[in-house]
Amino acid sequence: MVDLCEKIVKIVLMSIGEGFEKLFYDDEFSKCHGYLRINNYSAPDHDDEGKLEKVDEKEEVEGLGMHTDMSCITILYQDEIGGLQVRSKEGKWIDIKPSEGTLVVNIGDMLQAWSNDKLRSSEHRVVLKKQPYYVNRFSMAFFWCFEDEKVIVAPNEVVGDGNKRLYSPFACLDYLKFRENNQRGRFEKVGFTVRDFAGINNSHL
Ligand SMILES: O=C(O)CCC(=O)C(=O)O
Ligand SMILES: [Fe+2]
Repeated sequence: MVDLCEKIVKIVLMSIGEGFEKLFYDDEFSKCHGYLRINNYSAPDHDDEGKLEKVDEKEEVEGLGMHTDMSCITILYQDEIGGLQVRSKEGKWIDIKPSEGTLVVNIGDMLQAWSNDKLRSSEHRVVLKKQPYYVNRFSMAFFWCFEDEKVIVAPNEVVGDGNKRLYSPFACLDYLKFRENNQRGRFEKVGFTVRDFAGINNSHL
């Protein structure tokens, strides 16, 4: 996983500037660390015997509310039940269908801030469709993050001549605390992204 994250971060850096992976990887990303979270979603609205109370398979229940990940990147595995959705720039929800042998990669908030919004932290959620039988949904997310004490400052080369630096330098831990304090339940509330933390409005995204 660590090797995979390193490779993906380097490719992402290449995508925002020629030679950026050579210029920035060692200095900025070599102290990144990862952690794995296993998510277990119970099936919506089944009775004690596991039967669906009212069968309406079209009905959807939010399993995990819209949020952004606090990582640089996240590598995600979802099982065959599906339900992951990503929000487009226009605000449309797009199904990310499970496909055997594939993983999903999300850009997270830390890389959004570091790249001065050249990279966009994906807004995503999980919706569970009611099934006629009881079945749990599993997913595994590996979050690849800057070290807590790192102060994120978008480098001049990344910001580019004539562009404004959008984020004042901030320590990762301060952002993590900001999100923790605002979490009700888990990620149920959207709006608590790195742009809110920095006091930037979202109109241009
Ligand atoms: O369960 C999923 O597919 C998504 C999980 C997720 O977004 C997260 O753990 O941050
Ligand atoms: Fe997530």
